[in-house]
Amino acid sequence: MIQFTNVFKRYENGHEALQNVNFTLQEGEMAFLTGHSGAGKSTLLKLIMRMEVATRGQVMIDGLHLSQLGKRHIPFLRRKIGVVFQDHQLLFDRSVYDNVALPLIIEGMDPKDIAKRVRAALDKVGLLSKEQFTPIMLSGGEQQRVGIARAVVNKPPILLADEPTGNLDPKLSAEIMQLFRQFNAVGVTVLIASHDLNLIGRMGQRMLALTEGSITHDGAPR
Ligand SMILES: Nc1ncnc2c1ncn2[C@@H]1O[C@H](COP(=O)(O)OP(=O)(O)OP(=O)(O)O)[C@@H](O)[C@H]1O
Repeated sequence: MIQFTNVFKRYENGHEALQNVNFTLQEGEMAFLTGHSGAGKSTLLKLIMRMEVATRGQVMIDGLHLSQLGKRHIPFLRRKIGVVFQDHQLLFDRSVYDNVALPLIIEGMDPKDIAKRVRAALDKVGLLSKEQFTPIMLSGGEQQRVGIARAVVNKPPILLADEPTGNLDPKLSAEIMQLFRQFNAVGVTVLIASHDLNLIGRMGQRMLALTEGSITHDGAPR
């Protein structure tokens, strides 16, 4: 589903953020991506979303060679990928419902289908009763759940998260991780960047570790 082959990424200022990265994440697999600050975690996620392009090597996502992907095909790739950010990037002047509906409105989906999809997504994250709240009325953990509902509302086969629990305490972090596990259990391929090694250890999933842009561990958590 996600395949990196000899991938290098050098930014325009000459900084080599990724060096010879090789790994494959099979369809339906779940893994964590860890490493020190500046190790290249966000860069790797950006290559998957085609927000950045590899300088050398090949990134393949669900059969698409990203280096050969024309600009007009990028939206097609992005629809396959749900993304959760640390700061969840919600619109604070809109309801929970509107925030989750946004990707479907952008896609031009029929409003009747939108309502069904939004409620199904909110139900999965346990927030159905709060659809008319604005994010400001929610706790940090609940806000992150809205971010997750928005990421999965169009049923992408891939879910990426960049430090999704960075602002949460250990108990809430564990709950959010259980949600990712539930999506993975129904077949979604999940890759989560995090530097919380305790949490990763408790999850017991495959761990990829980056050190200065190179993969230095791929396997059970250390
Ligand atoms: N657009 C850019 N131009 C130049 N250098 C960049 C750019 N984006 C990132 N970098 C550099 O590339 C390296 C990897 O950055 P990246 O954001 O991928 O690391 P990270 O592992 O996600 O770090 P953190 O945990 O702090 O978010 C860093 O040294 C960073 O300064």
